[in-house]
Amino acid sequence: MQAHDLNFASRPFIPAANIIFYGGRDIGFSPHGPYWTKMRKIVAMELLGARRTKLLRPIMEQEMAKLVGLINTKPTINLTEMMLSFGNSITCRAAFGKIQKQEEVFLPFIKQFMKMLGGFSLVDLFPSSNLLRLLVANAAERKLKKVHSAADAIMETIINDRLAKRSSTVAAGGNDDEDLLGVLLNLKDTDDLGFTEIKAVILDMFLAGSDTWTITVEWAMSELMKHPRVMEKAQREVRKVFNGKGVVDEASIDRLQYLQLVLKETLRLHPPGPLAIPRESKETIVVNGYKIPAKTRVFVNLWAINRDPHHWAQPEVFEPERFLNSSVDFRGTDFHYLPFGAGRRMCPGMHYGLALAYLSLANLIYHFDWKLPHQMKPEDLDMRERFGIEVKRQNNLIRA
Ligand code: HEM
Repeated sequence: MQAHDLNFASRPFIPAANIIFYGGRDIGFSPHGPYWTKMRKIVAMELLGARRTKLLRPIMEQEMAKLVGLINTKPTINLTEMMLSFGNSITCRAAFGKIQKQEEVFLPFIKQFMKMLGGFSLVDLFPSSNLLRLLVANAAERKLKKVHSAADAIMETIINDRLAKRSSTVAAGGNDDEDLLGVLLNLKDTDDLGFTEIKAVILDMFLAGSDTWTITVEWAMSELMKHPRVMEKAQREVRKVFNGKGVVDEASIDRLQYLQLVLKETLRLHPPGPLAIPRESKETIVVNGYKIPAKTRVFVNLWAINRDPHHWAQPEVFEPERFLNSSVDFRGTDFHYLPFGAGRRMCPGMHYGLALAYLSLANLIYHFDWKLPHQMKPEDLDMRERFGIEVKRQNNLIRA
């Protein structure tokens, strides 16, 4: 990823992704080239940059207050489900500004796409088998196309509604730039973006931008409950920093230094995308004595890299202090710690995802005390993982 990044900067053809993202018109699955360069620049500058993350702060805080209120009123909560819907609400508001009926109907499609994208396809393993394609792929493809066409119709309605309202906003001297859809429509004329590209990018934001950080918060909560010493230390810090305020807001979040270590260690042990997004080699190349032909699909095992015993002492142990006074960071330059990947295709949503994860985690431990059920030992907490494009907990985290 350091020496050969350019040769591996492309993505392979993945049938499911090809259908979902309108034939590679998004950022995550489009091949390396001028189109990807243009779209990546738009996303990094206009949609996920520091300025936009700042503009999204009120949304994050309002949704967080709702979540805290919900946990307060319910005797039993399924934290996994709750975080998932919290993440989707934030993405929905960031993308469309509001959550109304059609936005609500749109969300279950995202769940289905994620499942279809993450499933191992026999056809991908045996690409030359026409029989397999006939038996397996065609049925799956038909199903996915049906789901995609329904999701597409909803996005069309959302866009058309916005276009109708936009003319009056603009006529009244306003700027329609408060959410991602508004920003993309503003770029439509100057950057030559079509509606297909806008829809593909919005899907990217939903598929890459919700589950990733909510899964991270869930794993962090699991590790904190498994390690009461760490929980106590993190909780003491957050309560000290925010005690005068009564709420956790973005303004002082940077002062939570121990919580930053907790998040770093969580991302080391539980990178939400353990195999990143597959890459493809452009030219034949020899790496460490292995010949990798052109157009080979390559997976980078971030999960294994983050636990490599050559670089990490007691790699399986959750120990946030290992990052104390250490310069090791997730910015893609320390090649033994890569939760966000590295190089040209590295995650452009890192700052946005981290801001949301910090805020959520700080709120959850500031407002509530979390303990294991009576008589349950920390070592008995189920930490098994569920296979998919993202690695979630196998069983939901429930507070009874
Ligand atoms: C904890 C949070 C997150 C983690 C750990 C994470 C991790 C990753 C990883 C490992 C990749 C693949 C990088 C590679 O191929 O080397 C990736 C790509 C990507 N991520 Fe994230 N991500 C997170 C949050 C987000 C958010 C919040 C967004 C958007 C709202 C986002 C958007 C993307 C996009 C668009 C790509 C594809 C980039 C490209 O192909 O050029 N991610 N992410």
